[in-house]
Amino acid sequence: MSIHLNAAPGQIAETVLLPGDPLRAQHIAQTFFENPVQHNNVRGMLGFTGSYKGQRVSVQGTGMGIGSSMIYVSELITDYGCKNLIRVGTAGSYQENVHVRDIVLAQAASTDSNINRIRFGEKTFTPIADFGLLLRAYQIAQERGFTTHVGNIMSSDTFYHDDFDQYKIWADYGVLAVEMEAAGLYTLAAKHGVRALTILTISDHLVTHEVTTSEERQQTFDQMIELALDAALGLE
Ligand SMILES: O=P(O)(O)O[C@H]1O[C@H](CO)[C@@H](O)[C@H]1O
Ligand SMILES: O=c1cc[nH]c(=O)[nH]1
Repeated sequence: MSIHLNAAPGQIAETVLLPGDPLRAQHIAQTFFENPVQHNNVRGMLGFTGSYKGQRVSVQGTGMGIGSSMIYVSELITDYGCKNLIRVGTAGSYQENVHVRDIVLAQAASTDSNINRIRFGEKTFTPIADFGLLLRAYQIAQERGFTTHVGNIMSSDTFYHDDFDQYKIWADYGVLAVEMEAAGLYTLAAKHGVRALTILTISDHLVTHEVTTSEERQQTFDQMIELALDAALGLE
């Protein structure tokens, strides 16, 4: 047990998928896991452990934002020994050529959060993905014909900005899309020497204002989950 997870010691697998939404965690477990068992219900932040193609795997909701997600990621690593952490989430596109339903593999995560100012002061730490996991996910996505973009993303502390157009400074520097957790995940993974990757499905578009329907989000989201699960197969 940890402060925010009531799983028994050893009940969570070394590989954990991390959606923001706890109900998506339930959907993932019910759809993809064999013999799923709920390992957490504290605060309704559902988590499940089962197996996928013979390998033990868990899924844990993290809530929205760096603050909430870092609580779960910290406890998964330090209290449960988790070693392969794969965020699976939605994102808003910053670039015309990154379309809704496309997949983004977050090679690095820029942020407007203070998390690394607290750690590093005025120096700049760059939160990056595990290269091995990134490469596996990219190769599988290519084999499956998914439209996939690899690059820098933005982990924002704010969903509703006073100035909508503030995103353009990031877009001008090639940042692909915005979400709200990856920079915290990558920072903790670096600190503890574990693997982390963020895989995103574009759910809406800041340039064209296109949005996906809930049915489309479900279908493309499921493709991303299978990609994440297959990328983690065989990892120690
Ligand atoms: O779909 P999830 O994983 O929740 O991710 C995105 O969606 C939420 C905002 O709507 C934020 O958590 C953002 O990162
Ligand atoms: O954080 C997020 C997630 C999806 N879409 C956005 O615009 N922002």
